[in-house]
Amino acid sequence: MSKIIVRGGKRLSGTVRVSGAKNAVLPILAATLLAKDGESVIHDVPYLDDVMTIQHVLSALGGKLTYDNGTMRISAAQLASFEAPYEWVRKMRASFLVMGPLLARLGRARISLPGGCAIGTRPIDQHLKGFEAMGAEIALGQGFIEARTDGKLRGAKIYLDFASVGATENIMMAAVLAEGTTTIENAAKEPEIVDLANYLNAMGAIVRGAGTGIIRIEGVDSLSGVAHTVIPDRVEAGTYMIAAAMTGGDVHIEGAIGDHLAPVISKLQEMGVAIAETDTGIRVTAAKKLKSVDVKTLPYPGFPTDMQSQMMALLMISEGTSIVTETVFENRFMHVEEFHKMNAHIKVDGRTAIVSGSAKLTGAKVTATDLRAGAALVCAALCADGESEITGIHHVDRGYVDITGKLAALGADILREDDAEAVQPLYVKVLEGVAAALEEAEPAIVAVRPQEPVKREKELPRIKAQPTWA
Ligand SMILES: CC(=O)N[C@H]1[C@@H](OP(=O)(O)OP(=O)(O)OC[C@H]2O[C@@H](n3ccc(=O)[nH]c3=O)[C@H](O)[C@@H]2O)O[C@H](CO)[C@@H](O)[C@@H]1O
Ligand SMILES: C=C(OP(=O)(O)O)C(=O)O
Repeated sequence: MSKIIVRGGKRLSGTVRVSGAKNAVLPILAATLLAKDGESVIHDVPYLDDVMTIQHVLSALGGKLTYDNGTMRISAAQLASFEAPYEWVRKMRASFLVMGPLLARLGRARISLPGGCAIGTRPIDQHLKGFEAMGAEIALGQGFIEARTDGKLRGAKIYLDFASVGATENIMMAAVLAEGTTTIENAAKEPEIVDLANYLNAMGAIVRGAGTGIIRIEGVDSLSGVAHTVIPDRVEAGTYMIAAAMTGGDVHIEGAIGDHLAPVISKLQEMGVAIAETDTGIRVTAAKKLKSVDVKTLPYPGFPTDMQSQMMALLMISEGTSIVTETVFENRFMHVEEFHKMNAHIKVDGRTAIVSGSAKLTGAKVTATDLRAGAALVCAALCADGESEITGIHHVDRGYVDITGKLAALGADILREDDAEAVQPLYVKVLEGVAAALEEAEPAIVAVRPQEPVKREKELPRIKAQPTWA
């Protein structure tokens, strides 16, 4: 079983570079299916398990892909199938994001039902409501959802009951090739929605209002592949901000965008963490004693649910009592049980957790129950007394590029142990990819694990006089 081993107590300092955003790259890669001609060249594609999964989905649909040193090239001129295979969709919910592009391109899509994952039931009714409003017929059966249209989708006015990120993205991607205008009301406003809209517009789409609650899309006849660089991962950046704060550290997070992190920055500042914008990122400097604050997760620009567990880790060691309210997912407190093993004091009542601060954390054997829970356990272990062993790190691999290498470069006493079972399939996958590429003499999936430059600077960059978000 793979695990991360942390010996707590080391103060973090230096520079860490943020990778491309998982939640931006997944819809963008799905959107490459919309290009009838030309090659899509996507830069800053993070080497993550979720990216490998979507790569397999695109390939099964007929996309030709290569991935080298953070750049993925995709040609989707000839789509071979409208069915996203169960074996990949079951691994990752975001695979469902190919439904919009397939409907738009082929008028038909068949995708296995993305299972509810541990953080909540996560229905897809809002995606389907949007497709139906655009004239698609939806059928469910044998674990699959099938959507089809005779001819083109038609533009429609769609009101989302909840500002769902995935539904906004899927409907946007379906609407770009529809006949007429689509309006999405109560649309999600996340930075990843804006990144997707920018990519679609560069392909030739007409998407207006992304980043606000109303998005208007004028359908066009066809779209072409273009080059695009994915935005930096705000959740990864936020996680390193918390890690720095937990160790009383001084860390420059290169590539982090202050605007995207405004709610996290504001809460950390309330707690007493010094945060400043630099020319290339955000610098976080933390004193030993921090004050507790209350946190409520909300859709953007509210406090992100994807940062709730990491924030809770910091609140456990801050002075005072905090109330953490999770409003986005109904079951996103599973990390609490694991935190208890590290001597934290937290009471959960429904969607609220009461965190008693000033805990003296102790190292323990704990399990990551989901992606961000895993990152939060790593953060807690960094300041715990003694050694922690974190298992279940396949969750962490979905969303963090080389978390152990990046934290070690900042001075953490951390290492990863992969057992033969976990490592071997990776080599086998790469070798199979190379063999397939040679055999077909066409680009197949060739994954090369890129080395992210992990910088350790003696001198931290100078701080600008005024943070831009002030
Ligand atoms: C790949 C990706 O970008 N994942 C992010 C995306 O997930 P995802 O797109 O799945 O999240 P949504 O915004 O859709 O979900 C938010 C809430 O809406 C509910 N809902 C959603 C769709 C629907 O049709 N019906 C419905 O009831 C969900 O159950 C959940 O309670 O946004 C979440 C909320 O910021 C983040 O935590 C995830 O990291
Ligand atoms: C919940 C997350 O991702 P996903 O929607 O892919 O499960 C996350 O990134 O924290």
